[in-house]
Amino acid sequence: MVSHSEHIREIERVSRGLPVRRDETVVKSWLRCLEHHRLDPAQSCEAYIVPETRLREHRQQSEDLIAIARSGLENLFRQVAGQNYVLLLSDREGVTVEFLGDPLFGNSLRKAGLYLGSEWSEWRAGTCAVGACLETGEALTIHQTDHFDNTHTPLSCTAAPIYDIQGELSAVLDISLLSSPILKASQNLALHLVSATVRRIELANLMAQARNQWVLRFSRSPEFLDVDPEAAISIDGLGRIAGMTHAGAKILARSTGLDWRDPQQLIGEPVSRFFDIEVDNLSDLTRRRPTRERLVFARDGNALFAHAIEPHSKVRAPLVSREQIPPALRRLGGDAPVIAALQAKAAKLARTRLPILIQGETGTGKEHLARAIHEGSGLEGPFVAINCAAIPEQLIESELFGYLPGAFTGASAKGRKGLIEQADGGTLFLDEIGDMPLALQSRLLRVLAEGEVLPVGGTAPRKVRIRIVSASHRPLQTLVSQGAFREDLYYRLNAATLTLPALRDRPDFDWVLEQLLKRHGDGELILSPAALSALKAHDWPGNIRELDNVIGVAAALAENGVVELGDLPDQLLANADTVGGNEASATLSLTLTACNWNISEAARRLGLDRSTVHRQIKRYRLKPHRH
Ligand SMILES: Nc1ncnc2c1ncn2[C@@H]1O[C@H](COP(=O)(O)OP(=O)(O)OP(=O)(O)O)[C@@H](O)[C@H]1O
Repeated sequence: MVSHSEHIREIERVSRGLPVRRDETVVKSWLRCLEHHRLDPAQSCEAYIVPETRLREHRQQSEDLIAIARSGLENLFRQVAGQNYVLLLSDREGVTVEFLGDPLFGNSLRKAGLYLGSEWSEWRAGTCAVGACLETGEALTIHQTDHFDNTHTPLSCTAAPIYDIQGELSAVLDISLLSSPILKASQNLALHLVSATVRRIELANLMAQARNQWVLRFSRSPEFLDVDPEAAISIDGLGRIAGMTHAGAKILARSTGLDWRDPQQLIGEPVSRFFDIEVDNLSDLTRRRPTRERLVFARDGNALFAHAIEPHSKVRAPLVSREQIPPALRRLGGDAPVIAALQAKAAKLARTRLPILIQGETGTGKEHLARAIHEGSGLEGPFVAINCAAIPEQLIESELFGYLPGAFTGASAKGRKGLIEQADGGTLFLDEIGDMPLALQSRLLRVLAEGEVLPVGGTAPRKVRIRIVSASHRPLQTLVSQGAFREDLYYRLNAATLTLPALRDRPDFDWVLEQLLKRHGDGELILSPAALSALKAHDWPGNIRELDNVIGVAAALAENGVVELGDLPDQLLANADTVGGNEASATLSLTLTACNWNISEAARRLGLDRSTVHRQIKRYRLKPHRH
C-alpha cells in the first residue's frame, strides 16, 4: 500500500515536472488539479453527494438519455454480475443520474461516492475516472492511487464518454470497484466493456433520433456490419451529415484531416466530402446487396463496409444534393426534414416551366417562396406579382390583359401593356387566385392553354412565354367543389402543389426567428429568455408576417439591443412565462416596493436616473400594490 505521504510526494514530483510511473492521462489530470482547479493533495475530502432537489433537476434534464442508456446499462450490469462492480451514469457536470449496484453494499458505496447523486467532476473530486473523462473526452481507467485525493485511492474506476448525435459530450458511463487487484491491467476488460456499451447506447440514440433520415452504419469486418456496427452517421434529405456516433465523428474527421473535437466542422457537410458516395447511391448500400459488395472508401483511402438504412418517415427524404438547391431556395428555412423536402421539391420544379400552386395560411411566405422559385428558375424575364384579392373586379381584366388605345372610357390614349405581357420571359405570380372572378378564369385559361394574350379592345392575340406560379390561402380544391373555381383552370395551374407549413408547426421556428432578428437588428438584436418563451408560446395566426411585424416593433422599442417581455404586444403576454425570465423587472419591482414607490429613492439605490426608472416602470408594466 502507498501511504498518504508517499502519494503526496509523488504528486509533488509531477508538479516539478519529474518523471513518475503513471499513464500520461493521469499525469495531465494531476497537473490540472494542481494548476487549474487549485486542489491541495494534502487535503482529503469525502465524496460529495448533491442535495435531493438538485439531483431531481439533473435527472429530469437527462431523462431521455437515461431512458436510452438504461437497457445498455442493465445489459452491462448482467455481464459483470457477481464481481462487485457498480455502474454510474453521470451527466455533463459529473453528477450521477443513474446507478446500478449491489444493494448489499449500499452503505459503503454511498460513503465512497459510488451512488446516485454523487458528483465526480474533476474540480470537486480531483483526478477520478468520470472527471478526467469529461475533461479529455476519452475513455480511461483511474486506478487506485491514480486518484488525486487520498480518500478515493481504494477505488478503481473506468469511464467512457457518451456523445450526442451532434458530437457534443453529453454524459459519462462509469464502472467502478470498491476494492480491486493491485494491477491496473486487471481493468482492461472493464475498459473494453464500457466502451462497447457506450458505442451501443450512441447507436441506439442515433437510430431513435434519425428515424426520418438515412442512417449509414460502418464496420471494418463484413461479418459484424449488420449485427454490431462500429460507427454510424445520419444523413438529411439534402445529403448532409445530420448526426453521428462518436466513432462516426472520428471516421469523418480522419477522412478529411479535421479535428473530431470540433464537430461543427462535420455537421451539415455533404457526405460526398468524406466518402466516395453520393446521396443518390445510398440505396445501393442497403441490405438488398450482399455485405461484401457494400465497400465504401473514405477520402483518406480507408475502406469500410457500409449498411444504409432508409428513412422511416412518409416525408421521404428527397435525394437532391444541397449543391443542386438554388441559393434563394436554400435561404427559405432551417434544418428540418419537412423544410428540406419542400426545398428539394421546389428546386426540382423551379427548373421546369410547370405551373405551380402554393398553398399555405396567410403570411406563411407564399410570395417569398414564389420569388425564390423565380430566382432559382434561371428565367431571364421579370417576376411580376398581382394580388387578385386586392384589385377591384372590374380592373383585374385590364390589369392582367392590358388594353388598346381607346378601349374603354377613361382608358389611356396610348393603351397599356397588361401584367401578363410584362411578365413575358419571366414569372407571373397570381396571389389569392381563389378570388379571381369566374369570367376572368376562362380568359386566363386561354392564356395558359395557347400561350397568347388578347388585350381588352383588341382582336389580334399576342404571343407570351410566361411561367405561372399561383397562391391561395383557401384550399382551391374546396372552391372547385363549391363551383367557385373552374376545375379545368385548377388543373392547369396545379401541375404541382407546394404547401407551406403554418409558423406554429414549423420545426425550424428558431431559424425563422433568427432571420427576422437579423433583418431588424443588423445582427445586434437579442431576446431575453422571457421574451423568447412568450414568442414560442404564441400560436401565430398571422404566421411569418405577424412575427416579422412583432420583431420590427420590438427592435424599435428594445433598449441596449435586448428585446424584453415589455417590448412585445399585449396579445403575446397572456401566454408569457414570466417566471425567472425577467430579472431586471423583478429587481426594479422589489426596489420600488422597498422604497414605497419613491422613484428618486429607487433610482438612487439602483444607480439609475429617475427618467430611466420611469421608462422601465412603463416598459415592465409595474404598478404599486395597494393594500
Ligand atoms: N422563409 C422566410 N424567411 C424570412 N422571412 C420570410 C420568409 N417567408 C416569408 N417571410 C416574410 O414574411 C412576410 C410574409 O411573407 P409573404 O408575403 O410571402 O406571405 P404570403 O403567404 O404570400 O402572405 P399572404 O397570404 O398574405 O399573401 C414577409 O415580410 C416576408 O419577408
